[in-house]
Amino acid sequence: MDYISTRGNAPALGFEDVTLAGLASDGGLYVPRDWPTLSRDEIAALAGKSYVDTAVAVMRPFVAGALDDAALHALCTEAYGRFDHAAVTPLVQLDHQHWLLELFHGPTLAFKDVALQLLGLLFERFLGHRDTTLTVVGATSGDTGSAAIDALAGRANVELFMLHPQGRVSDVQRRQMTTVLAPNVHNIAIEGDFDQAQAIVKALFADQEARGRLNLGAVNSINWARLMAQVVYYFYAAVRLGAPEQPVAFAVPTGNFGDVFAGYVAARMGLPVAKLIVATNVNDILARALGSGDYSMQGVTPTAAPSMDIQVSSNFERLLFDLAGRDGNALGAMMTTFDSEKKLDLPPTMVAEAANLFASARVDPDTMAMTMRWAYEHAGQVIDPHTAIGLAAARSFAGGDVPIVTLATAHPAKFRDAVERATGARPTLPSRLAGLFERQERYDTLPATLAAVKDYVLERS
Ligand SMILES: Cc1ncc(COP(=O)(O)O)c(C=O)c1O
Ligand SMILES: N[C@@H](CCOP(=O)(O)O)C(=O)O
Repeated sequence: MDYISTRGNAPALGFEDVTLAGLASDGGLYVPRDWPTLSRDEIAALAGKSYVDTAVAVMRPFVAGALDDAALHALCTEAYGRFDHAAVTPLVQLDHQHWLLELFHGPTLAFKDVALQLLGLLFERFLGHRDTTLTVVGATSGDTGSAAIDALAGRANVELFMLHPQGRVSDVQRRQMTTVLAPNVHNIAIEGDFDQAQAIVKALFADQEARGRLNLGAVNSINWARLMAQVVYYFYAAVRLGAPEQPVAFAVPTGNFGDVFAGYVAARMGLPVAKLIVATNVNDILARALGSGDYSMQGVTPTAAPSMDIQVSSNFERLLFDLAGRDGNALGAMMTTFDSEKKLDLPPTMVAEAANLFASARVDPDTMAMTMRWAYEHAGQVIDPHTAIGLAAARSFAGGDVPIVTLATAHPAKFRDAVERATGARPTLPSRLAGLFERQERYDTLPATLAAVKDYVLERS
């Protein structure tokens, strides 16, 4: 399997190189040259398989040429052995039509662990062949940061710089990052929002001096390996609900469009996905883009679901690439326009094609809170604000006979204040986070400029 850039002007890479490369040199994102498929029989054969065996079957085509089955199995066994549920990503039934797919049983209590636990091991394996240090620079709106830090803290040959928007993540999220004092972990609070932090990371990848002096790597979902690992749980859940005979819909709390893009990949691979419901909070650029083609930035509003306070969704570019007929030059021109004008009008043909698989919903704060209450009172489930946005969207699409799975992307204890305000129940911190509020914090604060971050990273690498 080799990987090509969405902007058509970077070298094609194999899986090992694409994992270490992060962003493509032309500013694009790497995608597989072709979408591999699993036949109906191969999907049916996943019934009853463990999470690890499912992961090997689903990821095998993507890692071909870099890892054999035994190596992939060993890595997945180690990565998912750190989850505290034997099913790794268990399904919980809410009513006759709705399920939650709990993705928060990993070390840092959010879905990011599913991919980042594996990515940490892939980095270790691939860097073991090379005499180099990988300088990983990432941006987080709250959850990628702690998951990446957990996966990479103390690892040889990796320095990790993680940018979070100052004051815009929950106290638990911030402390999960800043109380890790490993010497290779550098936390930076950016005086700006997540979009600015993510733009700085991308600008650093485009900076010739930085590229010349550093071997840059990525832990955000710009890294293909992140998305690949997230494809697995769509198969795992759908097969348990009757796929391939029974199509299944998924509602996905969405920010950077990575998680829902993994669902798109599952559909391209042959999983019968009835609908992918893109659920946003009031930062609703994706709901507008998919609903009417209005892909225009309107500034980021802080909400009680801070990890979704995003307007420039990296992975939307991967979908646009397919919708543009995989024409890298055409897509590159579209992204240049978006970067300069902060808006794009998507052609009606693209909107119509996307609508074959995607639906979208914008969920306001009252509906989010009401949905947290509904889950608590009617199904006995305490859910976090992000999951509530997904579930609210799922409930707005209910009807018909297709099971709808909402991705439960974070443990409610990460957002205790918002959950308590909505439900009256204050989630207790799981034992994994015991003592979090007594630990020493360490981080630096920087202005939201490429120059400040670049100097900081170069000085410490
Ligand atoms: C808890 C939670 N839910 C949902 C999302 C949105 O996921 P994505 O950025 O993959 O769209 C995030 C951030 O990525 C998150 O941390
Ligand atoms: N919501 C994310 C933002 C970064 O997304 P990623 O999937 O591209 O890493 C977060 O919690 O940091």
